[in-house]
Amino acid sequence: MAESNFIDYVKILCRSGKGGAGSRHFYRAKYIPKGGPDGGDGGRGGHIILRGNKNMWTLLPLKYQRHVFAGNGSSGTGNRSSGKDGEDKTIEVPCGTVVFDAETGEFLCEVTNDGEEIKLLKGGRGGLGNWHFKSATNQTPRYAQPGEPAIEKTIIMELKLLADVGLVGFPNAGKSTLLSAISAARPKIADYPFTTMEPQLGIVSYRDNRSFVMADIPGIIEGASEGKGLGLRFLRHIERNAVLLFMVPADADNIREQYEILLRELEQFNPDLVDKPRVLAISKSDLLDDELIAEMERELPDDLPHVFISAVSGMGINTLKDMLWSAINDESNRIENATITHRPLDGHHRVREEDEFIFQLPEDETAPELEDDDEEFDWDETAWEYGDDK
Ligand SMILES: Nc1nc2c(ncn2[C@@H]2O[C@H](COP(=O)(O)OP(=O)(O)OP(=O)(O)O)[C@@H](O)[C@H]2O)c(=O)[nH]1
Ligand SMILES: [Mg+2]
Repeated sequence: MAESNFIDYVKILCRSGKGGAGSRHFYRAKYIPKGGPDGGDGGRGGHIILRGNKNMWTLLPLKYQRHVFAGNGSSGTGNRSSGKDGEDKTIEVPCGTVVFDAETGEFLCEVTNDGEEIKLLKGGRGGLGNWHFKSATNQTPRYAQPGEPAIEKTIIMELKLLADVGLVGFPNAGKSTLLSAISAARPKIADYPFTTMEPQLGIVSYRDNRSFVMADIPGIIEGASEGKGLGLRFLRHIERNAVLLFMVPADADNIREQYEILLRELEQFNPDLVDKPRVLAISKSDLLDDELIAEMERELPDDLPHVFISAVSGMGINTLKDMLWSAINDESNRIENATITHRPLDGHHRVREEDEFIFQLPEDETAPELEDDDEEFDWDETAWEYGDDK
């Protein structure tokens, strides 16, 4: 199978830097053999930061990134010199990236806007040098704090496409054919189900140099909410779409029934999806004559805007674009109002076996172990009152 350039799912091991140790140094100079404690503080460990980047469209650049480690803070030294902070590591991600804890499935954060920065893992604080611990009863503290440990977490990042229109239909309905007819996208088209294995985006140009983005997602079948077919894993891409374009082919036995099955599957995945504006396109209408169209028209629900189209003959395509454009721009359907629900591990966020395979480390590439200082230490928060907790 040709490798897809649409990467909507990556798994990365992240580790912040540990804090540098505080120094237990005593001032020494000629004629001052017993100077006071002057050990400086350790530097802070580097953070792992996520930053939204509107020029990124997929998680592809992160596909081969197995791990991201921030730098450790350096130890403090004499003369109250603080150690250097560890280097922060920033991971650039496309807007609409959702981050989960790979082990627990817990939702961690979502990067929505360009330039938005989220501190995913905080670097360990540097330990305080011994001069902080000088007191009336202890003039020569031989004690300094170690740095705070690093934090390690394996994360899963998923991308929610920010398309205006999401295509919903059974396999073979003609979704990809439509996208390739009205945009520059060239998804694979074939006369068998599940041709589309990965979501595809296309920019559809509209009148007066306007445009909107349409997402073609793999076909949905009855029982998808129970994991049949490709399941509903891809439906998360349409959670944000302003408008859902349902597609049922003209040669279906019962168009209305097929439409209702699709709707039910969507509702089971996320009830909010049913509140989105919908348009129904009856595809492959070049197979029908006018008489048949009039007959079928009578059987369709009145409350649902629908149009008979053919990606092959061009029939109904302009009407469809008009309908989509007005639904997208209907003030009451603004994307800001769209609710995004984060469901924890309940099926479609669970790592699939196939994905696990893709993201396994190659044999010769193993991540270095997280060092363990084995240092028993009571992390007394008050001790940092002097410290610089950035
Ligand atoms: N006659 C006719 N055939 C069409 C039309 N649109 C698509 N087809 C045919 O229907 C078949 C399926 O088309 P696709 O675009 O691959 O369907 P899909 O909905 O993307 O299918 P999956 O990716 O499997 O979900 C192909 O053989 C197309 O040539 C149309 O407007 N008229
Ligand atoms: Mg397809």
